[in-house]
Parts: sequence; structure tokens; C-alpha cells
Amino acid sequence: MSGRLIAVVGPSGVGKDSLIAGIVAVRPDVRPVRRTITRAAGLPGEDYDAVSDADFETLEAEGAFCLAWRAHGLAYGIPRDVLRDVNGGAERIVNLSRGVLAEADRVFPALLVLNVTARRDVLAQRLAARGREDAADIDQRLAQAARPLPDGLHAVEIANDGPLENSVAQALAALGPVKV
Ligand SMILES: Nc1ncnc2c1ncn2[C@@H]1O[C@H](COP(=O)(O)OP(=O)(O)O)[C@@H](O)[C@H]1O
Ligand SMILES: O=P(O)(O)OC[C@H]1O[C@H](OP(=O)(O)OP(=O)(O)O)[C@H](O)[C@@H]1O
Repeated sequence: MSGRLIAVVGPSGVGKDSLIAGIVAVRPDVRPVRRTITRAAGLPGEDYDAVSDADFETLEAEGAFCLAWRAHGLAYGIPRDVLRDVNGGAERIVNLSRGVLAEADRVFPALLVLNVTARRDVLAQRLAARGREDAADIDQRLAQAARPLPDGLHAVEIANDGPLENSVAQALAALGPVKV
């Protein structure tokens, strides 16, 4: 039986990576994805594989990614072994761009979308507190906050304005029981 990709989407600073960390802490059967990103190495937040623009292009041309996209002036890739794992029955969870969801729905055998939302003032405050981007980058990210999801794609909305534990509990309910 094939598995499922759990796609966590929503605007920058809404709490996608925090939610993923909260979920995998109690559901070790749901493994997080380490993304390949053309971001300088060692910045705060998620664990990622930092590569140069040139290396990203080479990897992409070689077919190393099952999904890839550009956002915030960066390139992001999801390693092909994630698709292999899911086809083999695994549950994997990943922070995706809303712009790549339609493709993810075509590529993966099953997709659960968790659409994380929060008020704009909350987003602005969280981005500033995270301290990874400068003010211009933060403005650019806030301008993308209201991006819609593709038509016809089912998504579970998780309002992350309140405590993270509440959002993790909602996400766990949406995931359903551990498969045995
Ligand atoms: N429910 C929450 N309450 C308070 N702070 C939160 C909550 N969720 C996330 N944060 C904080 O907001 C910032 C952005 O969260 P992050 O998970 O990096 O968001 P994203 O991956 O969506 O950009 C981080 O500093 C994180 O600790
Ligand atoms: O196309 P959008 O749906 O607007 O999303 C834009 C980008 O934001 C997220 O990345 P990343 O986690 O690097 O940025 P963030 O932590 O600031 O959200 C997401 O994975 C996309 O790469």
C-alpha cells in the first residue's frame, strides 16, 4: 500500500516549521523532509541542505528532485527519495510552497494539505522575532501572505494565532491514527 505526503503550507512566519517539529515529536512514523535550498548554510529555523545556485541547477537537471520551485529569491528542492518512500508506504511531512501543490497532487499517490493561517500582524511579529530575514525580505514575504490554494484541492485549515500546542493537536487529529 502506498503512503502519503503531508504538505504544510501557508505564509512565511505562520509556523509551518514549528508545526512540523511539533507533529514529528509525537509521531515518529511521520518523517520530516530535509529540503535542498540555495540559502546560506547555518541560518536559524529548519534543518536544510544548503547548496549554491549552480549546484541546485545541476541537481535539478539530473532529476534529483521530485518537486522544485523558486520563492523569496531562493530555489527549493524535495529530494526524489521522498517520492520513493511514499510510493513504498511511508508518511513524510514537508513545508511546501502553495505554488507547487497542484503538481504535488499529481506526483504523489496521496496528499494531505495542512493550510496554516494567522493574522497578518501576528505574521509580521513572528518574522521579526525569528530573525532570519531583514526588513525588506519581511515586507516581501508579507505581500505573499494571502496567496490562494489551487481550486478543487482539499485542505485542512489550521489557525495558528494561538498556542502552538493547540495547532499541533488539530494537525494530529487531521492526520488520523498511526497506520499499523
Ligand atoms: N503558535 C505560535 N505561537 C508563538 N510563536 C510561534 C507559533 N508558531 C510559530 N511561532 C514562532 O514564529 C516564528 C516563525 O515560525 P516558523 O515555524 O519558522 O514559520 P514558517 O516555517 O511558516 O515560516 C518562529 O520564531 C516560531 O518559533
Ligand atoms: O509560495 P508560498 O506558498 O508563498 O511559499 C513561499 C515559500 O515559503 C516557504 O518557504 P520557507 O519555509 O523557506 O519560508 P518561510 O520559512 O519564510 O515560510 C514555502 O516552502 C515556500 O518555499
